[in-house]
Amino acid sequence: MSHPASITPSILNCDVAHLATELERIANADGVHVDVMDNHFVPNLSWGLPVAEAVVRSTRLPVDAHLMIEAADRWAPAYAEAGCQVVTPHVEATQAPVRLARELHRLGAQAGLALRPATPLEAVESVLGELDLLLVMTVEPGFGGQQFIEAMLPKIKRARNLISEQNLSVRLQVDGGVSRQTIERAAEAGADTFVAGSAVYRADDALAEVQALRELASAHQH
Ligand SMILES: O=C(CO)[C@H](O)[C@H](O)COP(=O)(O)O
Ligand SMILES: [Co+2]
Repeated sequence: MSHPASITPSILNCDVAHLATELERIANADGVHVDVMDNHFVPNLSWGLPVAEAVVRSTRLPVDAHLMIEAADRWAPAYAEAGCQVVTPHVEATQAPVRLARELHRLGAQAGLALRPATPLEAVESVLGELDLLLVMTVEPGFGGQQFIEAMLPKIKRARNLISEQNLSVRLQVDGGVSRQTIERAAEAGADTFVAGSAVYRADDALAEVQALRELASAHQH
């Protein structure tokens, strides 16, 4: 069974000079998605722990930290300590995903795990039971504003089947190119948690966009 559709806007391309105001624009969202990039795991540098801490302090919404960084085992626990509700390192960047998930739980956070588009689901199959959230990337990680990779839809379906077969309640998140044009197909395929950056922040009325995305997703969930 899917969870009710959650919309977690990415602040990657918001106006960081006005962080508090930008967070108010999405006050009706289900969470805030903070993209951490280190210019090694991905060819881009965004921000790290101090900004994640500032976001946690500046919103009542739960914060999910998407860690596009190497040495995830070394750095991810600090994001749990900073008050992020969900911490999502990449499976390609952790040497010990189970130990890391357990460490995140011990620190009071939920444990996520993300897959690049080219990484097969087999990479997480045996550790799904340790997770609260699985993130199937629908763009190559590194930049906002990219086009949704349609070829990820069968992977989302298979991920949903794996979660059901193992009788788990892991959230299935999609991230990258999610908009009114793509969210229905992602929901249909089995995603229940939707990151949308440019679709939300480029809208004149971000609150209305969040609500529209949630309604479209809910209408297409199984
Ligand atoms: O992880 C990410 C990029 O690596 C971002 O979360 C994602 O790109 C969101 O932006 P958009 O909705 O504009 O694609
Ligand atoms: Co992201």
